[in-house]
Amino acid sequence: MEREKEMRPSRFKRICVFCGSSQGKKKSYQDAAVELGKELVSRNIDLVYGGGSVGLMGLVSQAVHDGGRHVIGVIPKTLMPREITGETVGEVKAVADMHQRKAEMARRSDAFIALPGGYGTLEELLEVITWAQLGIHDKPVGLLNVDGYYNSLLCFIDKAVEDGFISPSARHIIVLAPTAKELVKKLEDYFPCH
Ligand SMILES: CC(C)=CCNc1ncnc2c1ncn2[C@@H]1O[C@H](COP(=O)(O)O)[C@@H](O)[C@H]1O
Repeated sequence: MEREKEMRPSRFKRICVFCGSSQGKKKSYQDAAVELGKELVSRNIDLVYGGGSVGLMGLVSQAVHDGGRHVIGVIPKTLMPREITGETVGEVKAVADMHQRKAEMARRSDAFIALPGGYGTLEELLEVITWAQLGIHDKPVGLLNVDGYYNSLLCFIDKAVEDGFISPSARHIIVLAPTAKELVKKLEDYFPCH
């Protein structure tokens, strides 16, 4: 019983994490990546990510791998040289290009989480939100708003709702929380209603 409680079984087998290939300047971003990795481990969830050991991507994958869960990194052949993305822990799935990578990451996961990141992270996040909006998938999409990093993006999205470019129901596709623990809990409870 005690052991079961400790394991906190999840409805998700694998979660895809999008995050910076840089570490970011605040320690809170790096801590959040490690925290998220540990939270996945505590719920027996495996990781799907973009591969490599650079930036927050390296921190989250190392934490999941260290916790004994399966990690799969999906890397386009052009990014495979170690000097570009570093060493991938766990399994490596080589794909032809960035488009195939995103399709493969999405296909293999039951939910998505974005940590702080740059263009790549934003692009991956917005794509899975768009796909949810179009009904291409019904997997939950979580945004880990560490230290308010995404506040200005969220303001912009509210503006788009206000001005009639995003429907209020589609606004709710994004599941939002400031910590990994709260976010994964919310994703567990989430059912698509848009
Ligand atoms: C030459 C160079 C900048 C290499 C960076 N190396 C990378 N290695 C692995 N995945 C990446 C890389 N750059 C972007 N990505 C993809 O885009 C996201 C990170 O991009 P960004 O740092 O937020 O914008 C990741 O989730 C990943 O799937």
